[in-house]
Amino acid sequence: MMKKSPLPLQSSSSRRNDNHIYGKEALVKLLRWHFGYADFRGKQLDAIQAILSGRDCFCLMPTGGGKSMCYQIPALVKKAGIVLVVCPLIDQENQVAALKEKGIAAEYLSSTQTSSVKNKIHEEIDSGRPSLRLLYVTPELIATPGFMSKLTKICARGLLNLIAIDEAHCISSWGHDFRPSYRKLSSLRSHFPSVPILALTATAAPKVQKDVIESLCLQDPLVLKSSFNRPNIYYEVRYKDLLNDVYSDLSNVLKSDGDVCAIVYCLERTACDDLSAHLSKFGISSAAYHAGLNDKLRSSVLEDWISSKIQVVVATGIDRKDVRIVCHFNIPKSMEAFYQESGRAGRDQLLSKSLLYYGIDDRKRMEFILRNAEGKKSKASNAQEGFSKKSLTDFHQMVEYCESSGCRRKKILENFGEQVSASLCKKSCDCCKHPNLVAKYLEELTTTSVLRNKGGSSQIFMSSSSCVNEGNFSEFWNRDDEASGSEEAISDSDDGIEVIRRLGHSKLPKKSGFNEKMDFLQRAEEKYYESKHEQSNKQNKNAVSDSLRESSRQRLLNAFKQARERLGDIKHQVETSATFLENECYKKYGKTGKSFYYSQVASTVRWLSTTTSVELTDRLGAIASSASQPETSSLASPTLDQGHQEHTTECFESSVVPKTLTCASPIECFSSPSAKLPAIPSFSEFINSKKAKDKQPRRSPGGVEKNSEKRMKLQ
Ligand SMILES: Nc1ncnc2c1ncn2[C@@H]1O[C@H](COP(=O)(O)OP(=O)(O)OP(=O)(O)O)[C@@H](O)[C@H]1O
Ligand SMILES: [Mg+2]
Repeated sequence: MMKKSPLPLQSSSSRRNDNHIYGKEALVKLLRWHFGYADFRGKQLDAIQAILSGRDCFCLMPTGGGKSMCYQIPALVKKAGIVLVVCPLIDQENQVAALKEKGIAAEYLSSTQTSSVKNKIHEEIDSGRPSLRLLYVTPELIATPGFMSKLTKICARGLLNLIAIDEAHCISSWGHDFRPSYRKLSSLRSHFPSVPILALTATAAPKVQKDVIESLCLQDPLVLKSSFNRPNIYYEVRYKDLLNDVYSDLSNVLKSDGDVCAIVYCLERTACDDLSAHLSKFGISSAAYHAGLNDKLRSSVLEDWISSKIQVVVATGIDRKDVRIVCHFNIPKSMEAFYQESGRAGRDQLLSKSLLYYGIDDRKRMEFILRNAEGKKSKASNAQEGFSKKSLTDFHQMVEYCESSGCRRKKILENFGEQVSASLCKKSCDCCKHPNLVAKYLEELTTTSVLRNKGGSSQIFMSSSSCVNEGNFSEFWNRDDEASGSEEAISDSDDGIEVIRRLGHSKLPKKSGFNEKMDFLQRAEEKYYESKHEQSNKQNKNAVSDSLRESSRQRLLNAFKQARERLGDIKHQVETSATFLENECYKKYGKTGKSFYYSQVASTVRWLSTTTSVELTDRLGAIASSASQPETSSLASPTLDQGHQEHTTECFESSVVPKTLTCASPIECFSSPSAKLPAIPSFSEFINSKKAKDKQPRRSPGGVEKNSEKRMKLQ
């Protein structure tokens, strides 16, 4: 590749605290010359100017936001000197190849290179005036005494312009990808006080940001943060347990979008190999790419993929800017990891898709791995315990992403501390685009899971999770969804008035006799209830069915059992408590529709997995008095906690309206003592019974007939 002639900016010094401000115009000129881009994106210019003025900088930009430009441009500004880039090996290979393509002198030093290549690079660095602009190294190399002394020499010659630490979250044990080798970078600030340090990450968790800045000892850094929204990515989750053949489903996705470039992430290397073989069977050109391959094979896979010889890579870490689909074949271990990996899609800003295949077994496997790690680490050191617990909490945020029916984009952004409205999504996630479908899948998934658990497995569908307390208990709630949910809530229209109103539109001959009028009224009433029935069928699509309530109660029951095993000393009875908790969920969101109800159940299950005995006793306090009662297996368990009483009152009230408007859960109506009251007949029932009685000889004047008339008036 031909070397592009340099276009350095005129600068007097490369020292820190140099107050020279590089103007936007000149920097844009450089950008256009070397990269062909019209202008800087987001906070790129701010970062570049801060660094060039000698200031430390912490730059938080979403995946694909253009972080590398923040150190690549400074490398091209100065006439001489090197920008040292510390980043994981996989990124080095990609970036160096891309820079060389553009004629920019960049190299990486790693154990994967032959010694002759390495020697050449060392010679270049040692030379009086290296033409090298960017040198990529791993954190492990920085830690070696030999390389440190080499860097010290370069710096002494005034040739170390900048130290950029990409993927800087790796330094934080709070991050999703902690690498102990990054810890060794802490000494860089004191070793090279005159060189600005730029830390870059796409990990937005505030704890991680703080940790990165402190661990790298950045001095008065300029902190730049951008929004994490990736508007060009459509987010979708598919449920493995509801698919007949997940491999063919994925193949169809990959085929239906044409021969687009895709990455499929798997949890393990063997899974990469296995999936790649499956995809090949379906006629999709794919290859596995992971650290388990030998260097030669890895390089050739990367080359084939970059040159579009193969469509799909099944990977544990890889990059290209026109990736259209990023698929997670297994649930990732945290939202941060998911965000970063899914963010590999659409780095060219064009429409792309993130598709996650969520499976109950995958979730259990990951939980097992994390719990095991937790066990081992807490044995080894108490200090690690918090860290390990955090991994489980992080993972459960990911579970929530998959199992909740609220906007996925909102969930991602909220996870990173950004409060946004779901309208931001503009229907670019499956939950916003097909809310009813997702709710249906989730319901099916719950049922599937309960059936599986009944089939012998001791585990439950959703256990686990983050600290959910009463205050933020409905973490799935969002006002936009609330509004849409309420549309489907049961209306309280006055049926009597509605029948009469409709009658007004019908024609009844003026000179009709009593019997004709009665027949007419009866037909009108039947017609009215027919249409009411159709209407309520429509509404019921989102209604919480009894079977959903029962399967939810089963889930809560399983979760409660696990909590009891975990905590040991719980006195509350399992059945009673599960019924109580289910009733609580139903009371809160039963009428809003199944999506919210479902989310609330999920949230309660997670709460059970982390709650303490005290919290549990507090919450179940309302049924403490009934703890001594024998357990009943029915959903209609007569544990009349306050919530339940409220319900039965509602049911009683609704029992005076016609049958089609009975309460959503008839079981509850019948569990109410007040349900023993005799049912009041509808108008038709009254007329029919009247007709039947007319045929019968009268027993007493005014007896039954009079009573019926009275009831009719009550209606
Ligand atoms: N100012 C710009 N205008 C247009 N495209 C740009 C600009 N800056 C960077 N890009 C392009 O955006 C893409 C993503 O850039 P880059 O790889 O630096 O992102 P990143 O923030 O490092 O993402 P990641 O977190 O995935 O590493 C690249 O193809 C890059 O060339
Ligand atoms: Mg990057």
